Amino acid sequence: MAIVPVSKNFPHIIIPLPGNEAFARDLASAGAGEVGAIETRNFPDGETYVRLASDVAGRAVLLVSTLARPDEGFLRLIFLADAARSLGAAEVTLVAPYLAYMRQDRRFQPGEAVTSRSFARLISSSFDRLVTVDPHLHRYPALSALYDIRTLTLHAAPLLADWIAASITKPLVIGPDEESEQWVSAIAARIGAPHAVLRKIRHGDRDVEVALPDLSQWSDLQPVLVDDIASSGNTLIEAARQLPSQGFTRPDVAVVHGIFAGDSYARLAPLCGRIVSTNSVSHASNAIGLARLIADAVAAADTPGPGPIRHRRPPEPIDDVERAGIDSFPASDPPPWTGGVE
Ligand SMILES: O=P(O)(O)OC[C@H]1O[C@H](OP(=O)(O)OP(=O)(O)O)[C@H](O)[C@@H]1O
Repeated sequence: MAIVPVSKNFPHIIIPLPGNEAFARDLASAGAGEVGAIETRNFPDGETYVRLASDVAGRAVLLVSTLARPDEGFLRLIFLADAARSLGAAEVTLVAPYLAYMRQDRRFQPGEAVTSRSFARLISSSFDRLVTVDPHLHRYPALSALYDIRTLTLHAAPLLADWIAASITKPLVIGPDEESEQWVSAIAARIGAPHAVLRKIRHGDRDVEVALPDLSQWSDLQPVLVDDIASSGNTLIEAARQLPSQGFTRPDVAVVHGIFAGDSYARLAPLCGRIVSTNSVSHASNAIGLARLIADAVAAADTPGPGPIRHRRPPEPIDDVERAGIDSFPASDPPPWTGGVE
């Protein structure tokens, strides 16, 4: 089967992993580049076959793959990144609107794997750059503490704030735990609303306890729970269960990453008004698009400098790919994306 030639006039070629086609089209519509294609299937023994069906030689590639349920497609992702590099891509960027493995960021029990570090090491070995939105940075100050490639960390709080301002007349912005203070305070300031933060104690993967401070002064306002991730949903469920005890109506919910594992959405919905999420993870609650945010940030960060595109490390010489004109990216040379928009 022929490789499809692509125009050299677009800045990037955007290649979606399976399930990310709509997001890739949105990125293209937002001006990030043009969409390319892959072919992938499983061999009878379960191993993964991948083929880049677009010509990536000399191109800056954006591989688009949200990383909810990351274990299912991880090898495919790595194989594609390595294939793009070996086929002469000038640069390979992972666009992961949701970044996985950010929560096991330390050894909570003796013997546990610190998967945040391991995952970062694996991604860093195959990609030149990483673009993501609101990674769950709890005990790390920035992605650069984990990833040794260039990273661009974007924030959805302004988009959530704009949705709240457009949809709720008198909102009270509520975060379910101290960690959410950063988002709820930014959102509340942007829309001129009050905010409050609850107290959460996590007992296990699915076992959380949420306590309310005295919020009765705001009981005439419409509560809107804001969080970065809804996974088991139990944080939001516990928060939503508590609010009526202080005279509140059912809360609305706005989350960045709506994973909503298992039956969590069905358990949460009866306790809430509207539930919205960004499209970092494809879900029925998606109401806030991230493609424009990502496309604009990539364009801004890609301000071209003189000379050829520089790699963090030289691509490996595989096959018959010509590599003339591509130089290496010395570790001492500050890369243009360092720190990004952390
Ligand atoms: O839907 P759930 O399964 O309740 O998970 C979502 C919650 O978990 C995360 O915080 P977490 O309690 O894990 O805090 P930490 O990892 O930053 O300690 C996240 O910020 C949400 O509040």
